[in-house]
Amino acid sequence: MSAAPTPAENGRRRRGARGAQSGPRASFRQLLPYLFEQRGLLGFIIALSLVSALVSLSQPLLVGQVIERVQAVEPLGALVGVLVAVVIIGALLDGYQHYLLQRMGEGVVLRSRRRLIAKILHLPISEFDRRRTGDLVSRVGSDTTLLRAVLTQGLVEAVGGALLFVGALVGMFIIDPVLFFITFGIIGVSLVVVVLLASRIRPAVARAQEKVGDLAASVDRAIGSMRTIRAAGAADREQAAIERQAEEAYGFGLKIARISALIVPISFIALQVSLLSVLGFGGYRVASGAIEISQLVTFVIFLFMMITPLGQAFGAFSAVNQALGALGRIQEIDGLATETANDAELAPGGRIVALADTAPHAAAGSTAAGSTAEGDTEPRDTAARDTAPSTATARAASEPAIRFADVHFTYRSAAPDRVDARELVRGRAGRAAQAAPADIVETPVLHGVSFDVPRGTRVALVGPSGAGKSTVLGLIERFYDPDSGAIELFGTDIRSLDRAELRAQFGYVEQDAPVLAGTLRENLLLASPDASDAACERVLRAVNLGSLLDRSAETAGLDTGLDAQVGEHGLMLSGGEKQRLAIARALLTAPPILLLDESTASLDGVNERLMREALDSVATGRTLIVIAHRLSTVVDSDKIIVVEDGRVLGEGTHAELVDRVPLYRELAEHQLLVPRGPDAQ
Ligand SMILES: Nc1ncnc2c1ncn2[C@@H]1O[C@H](COP(=O)(O)OP(=O)(O)OP(=O)(O)O)[C@@H](O)[C@H]1O
Repeated sequence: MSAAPTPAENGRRRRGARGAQSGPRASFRQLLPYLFEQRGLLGFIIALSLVSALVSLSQPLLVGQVIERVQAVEPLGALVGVLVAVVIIGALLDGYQHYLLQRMGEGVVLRSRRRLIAKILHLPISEFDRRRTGDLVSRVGSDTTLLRAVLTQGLVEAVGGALLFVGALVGMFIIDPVLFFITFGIIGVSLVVVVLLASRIRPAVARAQEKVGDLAASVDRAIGSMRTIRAAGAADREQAAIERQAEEAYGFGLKIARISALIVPISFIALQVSLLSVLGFGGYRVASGAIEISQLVTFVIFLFMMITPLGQAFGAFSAVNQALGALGRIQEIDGLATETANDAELAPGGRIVALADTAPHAAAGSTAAGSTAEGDTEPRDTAARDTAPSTATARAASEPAIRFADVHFTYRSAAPDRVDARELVRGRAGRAAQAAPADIVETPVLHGVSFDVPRGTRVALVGPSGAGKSTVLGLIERFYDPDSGAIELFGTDIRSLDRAELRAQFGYVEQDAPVLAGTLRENLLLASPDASDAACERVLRAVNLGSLLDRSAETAGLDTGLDAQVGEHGLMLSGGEKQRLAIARALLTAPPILLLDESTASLDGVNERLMREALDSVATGRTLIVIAHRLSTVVDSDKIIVVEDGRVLGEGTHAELVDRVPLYRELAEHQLLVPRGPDAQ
């Protein structure tokens, strides 16, 4: 074991200030892959909009010809029919293009949501320590929808619009260069103003979306702790804090609205002024004989035609700016590394080892698994069991199920999000998040932990709250990797194993035993979707939950048996029942090793007995590591490991530890398992 850290080392350390938070920004280039993902459809829409632009450009020319023939008192012939047909075809093309654009936009939203969800569900656990659920939810829900706008009112229309714009410009220039320069001068000035304004939208959108993320996180937090909040009489304070965040989002929304609102009148004024100028100067030019009346009419129609794509371009510019703000937030998550299946660089010799090659690891656990509660459910690693023993496996057979060798571990998490949550109730959420540097907080937790868990035994970890017991289980599951030292499974360093294969060896029951909203069956099938009803019922009875299956419709609600609902977060179950349901879920996979982080709560006398019986029934022939808060549930363990402040103080049986380890004796005395010593109060 290493030298003891100083008290300062033992506490949380801040490191690596990244400066004040600023919202993530994406560049235009990063938007292109989203467009090109549906390049076939994109190409078709662009081609369609080009055809539509050509059809539109032909309209003023046809109108000019109609006027000339009327002036010359010539028969119109089929010209009017052609003009009507062109107008109808143009309108139909526009409608179809609109539908395709919406479809493409929805496709982009779907793809980016899929990608985000896939990413979020595979992020390393440490990412969830520093991110808030609601914020992640809002990135999947609302940021992705902003991407759609960029396509529907944005980029693609702009391509067809550009042709229309250029075509109209050329037409106007050819008809009358003088009139053209007057018109274009006026429009050019307003164009510059609009571009300057629109560039201010992007940061405002990023901030607005951030605020919506904060808001979603706070609502999620409040709803998730509704009972505590009500019991604490804090509902009004939470409401006020959340309303403040809603108001901040509203503030940024208003800012965007103000900028967008300025763009509309500027465009309108540009149109009016240029139209009036064209009519004024154009009338003069017709009167002076410089141009014909039909040319002026054609010029005016081209002007209107040019204004439409110009309006689209303004819309596209602000839509693109909005989308880039949202895209920044999406890409922030997209850019995070996911948990890898394995880390060759971490494995000794850079080689990922198949567990089946190294150890008859399941021998102790899974052989017995068939004879225990799960009966007809087969362990996942049948192949491993069937492996013929080799020298390596013979050696591995003598290795313990789990070995910790001088393991040191530090949690590293980003500070501001946690600060944010605490500040929320004090009403300083926004300011705190802006002011606090995004430090990394380091919390050293394990300081040279070493112990063995022999296969087929029942081992308990005990110690005061915060000693690092749950962290030990988190490291075994490879939610985190140690700073130094090694953790071995059947003699193999777990870093050299495939993560999925490693985790398949364990049934893991968290301290807060999450129960998902839904039925008993849905909860059980989470890790073993193919398990039969008979297997589900067997594991439930093995953990003393037979009573849930036998409840009548009066107590269970409409559905009974495995179809009985458990309520949101298992609200319809007692704390002890939730914990045992989670154990049943873990058992269903027939894991050779069961990791059980016993709940600190819900262990009244009856539950404690039920839990002890459940443990006895599942322990047979399996390796069991139990974090125990009540010593009475683990006194008859093969081995008890006492942990304090991230160090192992001692290990042995209950009787040995009562004699040898003062902290253990103290815990046992407190829990009335041994008579209090003379100096005890
Ligand atoms: N994700 C995390 N990020 C940062 N620090 C953490 C994290 N999880 C736990 N800690 C800290 O690590 C220390 C050990 O926590 P751990 O949950 O392992 O203790 P424990 O012995 O299981 O406690 P308890 O008996 O109360 O469950 C505590 O100080 C805790 O605050």
